[in-house]
Order: sequence, then structure tokens, then C-alpha cells
Amino acid sequence: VVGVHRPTQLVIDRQALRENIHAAVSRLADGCALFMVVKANGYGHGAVQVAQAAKDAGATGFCVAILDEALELRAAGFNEPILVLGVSDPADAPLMATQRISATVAAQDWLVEANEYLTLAHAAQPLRVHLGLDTGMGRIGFKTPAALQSAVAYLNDNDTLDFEGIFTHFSTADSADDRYFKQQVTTWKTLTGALDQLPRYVHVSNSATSLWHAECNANMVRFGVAGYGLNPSGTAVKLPYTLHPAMSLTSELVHVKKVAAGESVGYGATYTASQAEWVGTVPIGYADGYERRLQGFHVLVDGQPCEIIGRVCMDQLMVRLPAEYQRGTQVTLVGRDGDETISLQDVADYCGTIHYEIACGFTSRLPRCYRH
Ligand SMILES: Cc1ncc(COP(=O)(O)O)c(CNc2conc2O)c1O
Repeated sequence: VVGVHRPTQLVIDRQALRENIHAAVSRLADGCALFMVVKANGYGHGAVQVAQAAKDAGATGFCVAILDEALELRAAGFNEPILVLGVSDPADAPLMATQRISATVAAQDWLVEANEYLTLAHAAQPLRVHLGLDTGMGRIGFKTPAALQSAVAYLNDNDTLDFEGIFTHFSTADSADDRYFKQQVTTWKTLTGALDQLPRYVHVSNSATSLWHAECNANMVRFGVAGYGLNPSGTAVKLPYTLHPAMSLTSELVHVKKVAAGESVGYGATYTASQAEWVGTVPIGYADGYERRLQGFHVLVDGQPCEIIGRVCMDQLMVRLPAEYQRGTQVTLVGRDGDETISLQDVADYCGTIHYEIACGFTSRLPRCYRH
């Protein structure tokens, strides 16, 4: 990667992305589309590169969180449908219409305000609208048949608006306990059952739903975390087919020294060697998204787990080495080295969070290097 002057990098395996997405596409019923969810810079993997890999593997559209992420894809030359999953600014309705970016709508007053902007702008294209239904996620969306019917009537009465899709989002699809999931499905059926006809895109599935409740898929799935090779449930529910994690994180030792018993390492001198030992310094820290909470976790050097000793600094961290190693020796922070592997799940477990947050948390200071 041009301009990389530090050995620390996120390595993204595009072949893994393509395999994960193609596996999902091949399992979808005829007529069901896969839109790759590339929000948050492709869950940290690089939105543009992920979008291309997903398109190569059969994705026919994309989902993002905010309008800026959709504009990034258009600027990169993607002409496929793009749905913004969050609530956008009604004042941006003309821009979205012109750019053929689909807007999520969660309330009728948003439609009325957007329509004012569209009418004033004499937008050449109607704004594509997906109505979001809140069936239990408790985030955004219509909750009653009456409100939904009213919004649909408003859509049908205004040619500045194109009723392109209707969707909901499940909050427990990744749980082995499906009681709440079933309640949401019932609510979904009640709400959509109140409409005479449904729009082109009808979608309810995130990765977990498409993996464990595929019968719910309708005609489009919003495929995210599994496309990156990660189990939506973490380790709670077994995958129906193998996924290939696409993200690795590697670096090199930039300094190696022998410390004597009694010598301290890191801010706050929180670590003191109890015996003479070899210590390596790795150029990565919390400003890269490698969190301070990872003190005491481990990295891999020469296929061996090496404990992170002392506090993680902003840009560097120190590890105990099993022996003397040369400057430049590879360090694996996420990925496989010999017989050992550190997964994003392992990092997330140690931090008391989920792998989504770890992957999204790697900052822009880490170059993304693409393989295959
Ligand atoms: C509306 C919506 N659809 C689909 C997805 C894709 O889910 P998946 O990556 O599990 O397949 C998300 C992810 N949203 C989030 C994932 O983590 N926090 C979120 O808000 C979402 O918010």
C-alpha cells in the first residue's frame, strides 16, 4: 500500500469476502437479492473495496448507515441501489433523489418535510423511499397499521416519492431463544398485512436472520457481519456453514531488549519484571483502535502467545517474548501464526464487547492492505 511507513496494517482478504458472500447468495431463494451492508467503512474493512468484492460475489445493492457513506460509494462509481438505513435529513431529499439513493422513512412527518424540499427543488427524479417498521427493535419505524397505511397513502399521492421498499429489523435473530423473534415476525405480518400491495423490496433479514431464520427472507437480505466472516451470535449459535474471517492485523517488533528482575514497563510502571526476560515493542496502540483494555491479552510471535505487559500506549505496546527475537520479526495481533490463532472474537471477549465493535473501532491510522 502506497504511503505505508509503519509495519502495522490491517490485512483484508478479498477472497474470504467473496467466498462468504457467494455462499450466502447461493443459498438464497430465487428472486431474493443480497444487499451488502458496508456501513462504518465496511465494518472497518474498507467500504469501497468491500462493495467491489461483494458485487463480484453476487451482491446487487448496498446498505449504509448515513448519506455520506452512500455518496462515497456513488463517488467511487457504484451505480447499484444503495439504501441509507438511518434517518436522513429531509433537506437532503433532493440530493438523494438526484443520486438515486434510497431513504429510510420512519414517520410521516419526515415525508411531508422531504416533499416540501423535493417540490421546491423540482427534483428530476422521485425520492426512493423504504418504509421502516418498528416490530420490536425499538429504534426507528412505524408501529401501527393506521400510521403505516396513512404513510403509504401519502406516498401514493405524491409523485415526488417512490415507494420502493418496506422493512423491519430483528433484535434477537442471533439468539438461540426465538420467542422475541417470533413476536416480531407476528407484528411484521400484522403491519404488512394491512397494506393492499407491497413495494419492490421487502426485507427483514440481517446476517443472523438469513443464517438461522432463512424462511423469513422475503426478497432482499441486508447482509453484514457474516459477509466479513464473523458469526453474528459470537459463539452463542453454531453457524450452518463455514465462514472465512476477512480481517487480520499484523505488525513487527521495532525494539527488543532484555530487562532485569525489578525493572518496570509502561505508563504508571504497572508492570515490573519478576525475573530477567526479553521484552519486545510493537508499533500499535489505542490511537489505532487497539484498546488499553487489552493490557494482559496476548499477541503471536513465531507462533507463540506473548503477553501484553504494562499499559497499552497511544502508539506502542510491549510484550514479553519467550526468547530474544530480531527487530523486524512479524507480530500477529489478529489472525493465524503457526498453530495459534487470535480471532476478533478473542479480542472482543477479552475487552468484554462484541467483534462488531472491535472491527469498526480500528482507526484510519491503520492502513487497510488488500490481498487476493
Ligand atoms: C437495519 C440493519 N440491517 C442490517 C444490518 C446488518 O446486520 P449484520 O451485520 O448483523 O448482518 C444492520 C446492522 N446494524 C448493526 C450491527 O451492529 N450494530 C448495529 O446497529 C442494521 O442496522
